[in-house]
Amino acid sequence: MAAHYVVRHVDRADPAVIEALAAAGVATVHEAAGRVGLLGPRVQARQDGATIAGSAITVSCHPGDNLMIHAAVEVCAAGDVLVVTTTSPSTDGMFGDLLATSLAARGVLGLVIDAGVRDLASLRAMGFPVWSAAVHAQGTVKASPGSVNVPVVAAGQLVRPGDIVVADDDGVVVLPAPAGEAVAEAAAKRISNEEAKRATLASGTLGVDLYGLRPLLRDLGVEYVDRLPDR
Ligand SMILES: O=C([O-])CC(=O)C(=O)O
Ligand SMILES: [Mg+2]
Repeated sequence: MAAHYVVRHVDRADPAVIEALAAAGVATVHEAAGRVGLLGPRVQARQDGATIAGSAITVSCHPGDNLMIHAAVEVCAAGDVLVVTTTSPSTDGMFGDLLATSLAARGVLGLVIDAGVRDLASLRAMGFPVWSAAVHAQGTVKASPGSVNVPVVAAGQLVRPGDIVVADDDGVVVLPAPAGEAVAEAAAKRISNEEAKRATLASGTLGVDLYGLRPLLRDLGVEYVDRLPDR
């Protein structure tokens, strides 16, 4: 029989680094990290305007079974983000406002789940943000073993316990905790660089000029004409 574990200890990143990454947001963190770390786009924000960053508590569940989410609550600490996967694809609504209430009581910032959630109106009303692959009222059982705080793959992305998870309206990105500081520095540079670009673009300067793209377009054989030539 396969071994199943609930691992209690997680090495978490420096809260100041996590806070800096939250302020940068998903797109900037993903770019600053070298265009890595994104969960696939099926895991979407289920509310508007929530940004969180925290340490991953990972959960591997049997599809249609939320037993291990219940087991995970106890090992969560304030500032964590629960990341739930199933061992084969499932869209069942294995998480709702009762589990969210339990997690919120421990200071968990939000849920990332490569499966379904339900009770969406209540989750929104209570301000517990979720990123999920589906919204589906389908009920689940508590019957099968799984693991907490083992490496998992969520929407194509490896997530290890203690990874830094950043989630906002654009989706979810994860980073190994030791990479956090360097990525936060690179993100800060990108943010000030983008501020300058934003001001230039707002003044009407074109991207093709700002980025020097005219020679590239020419070299690629892109011709400017007033009308489409007869062929
Ligand atoms: O209880 C469940 O199975 C999931 C749910 O709806 C909740 O957490 O509120
Ligand atoms: Mg419910």
